[in-house]
Amino acid sequence: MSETKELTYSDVAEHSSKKDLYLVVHDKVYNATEFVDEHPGGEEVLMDVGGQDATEAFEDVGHSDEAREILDKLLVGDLKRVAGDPAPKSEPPKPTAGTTTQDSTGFGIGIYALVLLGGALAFGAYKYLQLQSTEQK
Ligand code: HEM
Repeated sequence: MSETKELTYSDVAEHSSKKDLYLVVHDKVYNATEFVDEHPGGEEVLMDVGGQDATEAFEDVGHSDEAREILDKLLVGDLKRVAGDPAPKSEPPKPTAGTTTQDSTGFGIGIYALVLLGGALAFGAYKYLQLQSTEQK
């Protein structure tokens, strides 16, 4: 008689080498050790998720029913989540920084240039008027 084994995430994490490879798919634990060399998608991708939650990676590929049957045969037990474990199949956190970068110095330099230009114009106008008035004499 086989009873359902319960493994925590840290139990699974201990099996992350090619010779001893567990992975989690939909909160169930699978022993992929025997299957690594046979995987049509290559051993590398399985090693990448060894000892971790592979749900997203597995589903992203759109594996066939045959792949799911193989998965069933590799079942070890259920994943028992405890506090502090990574969230199940979590979305990567969205970056919030970097979108509101504003160049505040650009505005400052603009004002500076405007004042200088205004000063230069005023000086030019002053000189022009001075010239006009000396010519009239
Ligand atoms: C123990 C878990 C897994 C099993 C039993 C499994 C099984 C299979 C099987 C039978 C195929 C052939 C196509 C199909 O029937 O869908 C396949 C293809 C593939 N698998 Fe997996 N797979 C597993 C995990 C993964 C993971 C975690 C990834 C990560 C990305 C992955 C990536 C791929 C890719 C990319 C292919 C396509 C290969 C190709 O068409 O050239 N597999 N897998």
